[in-house]
Amino acid sequence: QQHKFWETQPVGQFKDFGNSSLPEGPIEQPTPLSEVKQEPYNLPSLYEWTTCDMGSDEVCHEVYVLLTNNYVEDDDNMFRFNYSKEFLQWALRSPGYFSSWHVGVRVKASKKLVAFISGIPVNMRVRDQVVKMAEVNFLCVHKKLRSKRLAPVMIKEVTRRIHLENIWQAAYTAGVLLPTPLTTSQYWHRTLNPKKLIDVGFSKLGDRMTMSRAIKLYKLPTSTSTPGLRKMELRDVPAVAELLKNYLSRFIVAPELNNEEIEHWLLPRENVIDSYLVESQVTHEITEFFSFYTLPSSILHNQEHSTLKAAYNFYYASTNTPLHQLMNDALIIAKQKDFDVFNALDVMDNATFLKDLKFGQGDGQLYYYLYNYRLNPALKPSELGLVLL
Ligand SMILES: COc1cccc(CC(=N)NC(=O)c2cccnc2OC2CCNCC2)c1
Repeated sequence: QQHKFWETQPVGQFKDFGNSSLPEGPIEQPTPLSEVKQEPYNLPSLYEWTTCDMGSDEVCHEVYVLLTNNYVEDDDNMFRFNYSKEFLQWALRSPGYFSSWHVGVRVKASKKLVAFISGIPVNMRVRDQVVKMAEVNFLCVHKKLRSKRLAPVMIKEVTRRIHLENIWQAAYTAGVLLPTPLTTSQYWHRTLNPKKLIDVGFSKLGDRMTMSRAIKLYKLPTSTSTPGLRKMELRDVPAVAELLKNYLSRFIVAPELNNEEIEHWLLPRENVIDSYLVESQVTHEITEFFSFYTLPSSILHNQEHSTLKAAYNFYYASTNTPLHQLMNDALIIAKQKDFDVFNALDVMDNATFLKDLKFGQGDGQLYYYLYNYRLNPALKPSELGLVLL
């Protein structure tokens, strides 16, 4: 009964675990476009499909409200992701996006938006193959419609619309184990505001740790340490694109981002994405950069605080400065910007600095998945160069 849906999908199946005789690559071949189902899947009669135009402030607000009230919570149901409208427009309207991949479900009678799922196109390198994929994200069903088996039909419908654009693979993450992870990453948190994190129950004081000791332990310098560190600007796009391309080439799976995509994903946007780089003061060449995105969480049961201001490590590359020094500057900047916590997964080269920089391991895993692409064996997180929003 478990994974009833996923056993019908072209994904690595648990029964095939360890079967290294299965060929690496697409599990199913593409279907001729004329044979792709032309009409949407059936929904229960009270509901109808809608395409969400994220360029419309009104529709974007409806998606924002649905996610704010019904999207992912932590395991103890104390926090819920609270993506902002500006963040959702940034996340969903990336270069080459398809509005048809922004799929919603409305109640026919009231037109209320009660479910959502999205995809954006990405060129993903898997070993030496570059594969056009969709990154699927923001699957959300209203709390009142859970266990009506809506999620499988949402996934089938966005898959159908992705197939219509002649794309046959996808990448996605989940906090739950499904058939079959590309990699299993651990999440880590670096405390920036110990008092607030303890007050809201995000962190606990260890038995030998007083509040004043915690404040001292996590204290950071008020200014950064790397000479030549500055905010990224439009003129830096080609250099950052080259830096990231070279850095990501060391991972087995990583996106290939052209200049237009680098501009979209890394140019700073207030309360959405922050990017900094190091320009050598002698040669003026750009030798490293880092970035983090802004994803607040609603605090569900606390009188004093309603929002947790969290920064999430995004893409980076270093050639000259030690990574722990670069990332310590990222922490200092996040603290200057009044973030309460800095989150990271143990993907890319993050494991080399997490402990040094006083990150604590979170109590959960984030599983990465590929749709219709087999990779034997699963990757170590340090072999993955992919960060999803
Ligand atoms: C603190 O507020 C939370 C609100 C909801 C869920 C979680 C736990 C959690 N599931 N965290 C992560 O998935 C996570 C932890 C560290 C870094 N990135 C992460 O997820 C990113 C990437 C996947 N999509 C969500 C954001 C925490």
